[in-house]
Amino acid sequence: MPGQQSEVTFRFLAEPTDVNFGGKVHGGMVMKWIDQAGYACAVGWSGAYCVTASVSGIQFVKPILIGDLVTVRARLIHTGTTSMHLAVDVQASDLRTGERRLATSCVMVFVALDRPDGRPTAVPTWTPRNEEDQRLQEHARRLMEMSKAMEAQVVAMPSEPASD
Ligand SMILES: CC(=O)SCCNC(=O)CCNC(=O)[C@H](O)C(C)(C)COP(=O)(O)OP(=O)(O)OC[C@H]1O[C@@H](n2cnc3c(N)ncnc32)[C@H](O)[C@@H]1OP(=O)(O)O
Repeated sequence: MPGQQSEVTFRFLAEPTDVNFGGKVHGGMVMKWIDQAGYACAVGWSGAYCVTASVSGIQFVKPILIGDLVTVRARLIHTGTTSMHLAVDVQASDLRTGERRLATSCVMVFVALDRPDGRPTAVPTWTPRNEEDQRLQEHARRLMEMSKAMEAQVVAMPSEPASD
């Protein structure tokens, strides 16, 4: 039901097909998992089809190895009118030792649409439930300001068409 579930967690094993030539899970695969968990969280909250609008501050802190138990958690930290800001983190656990480490984290913005090729549509408002939520919401607001400044810089960056 929209406006009820503000958090989604995926858990699975890192498989041999996920790794790069050095034997570690490649960044593109981790980004795919992040996008999927974020999408599930945003759709669950809004009850609408959602698109990824931005991914900020992605950090690959520690590698993920084949056989690690991967936990991807996406949680809502701010809602605008049609946008949902999510903190996403990826933890990897060595099942043999129980050692658990933060592998990747980022903040994503999803926008709800009234239909897959439609226009942005309003989402239920999320309200912080405790002090940690309030801190995360502040963080999301600050990131939003920084992203706007960065977006202007990226748009202003000179670029030449790629050569064939
Ligand atoms: C499921 C998938 O992975 S989809 C694949 C990847 N994603 C896409 O293809 C999305 C491509 N982008 C788009 O379609 C459009 O830019 C949209 C739908 C994200 C926004 O459309 P716009 O016409 O700019 O809408 P509008 O200006 O009304 O803004 C709507 C909301 O998006 C937010 N928004 C727009 N661009 C961005 C951005 N780059 N970063 C963060 N938020 C953004 C706005 O702040 C606004 O939020 P609010 O309603 O809470 O205030």
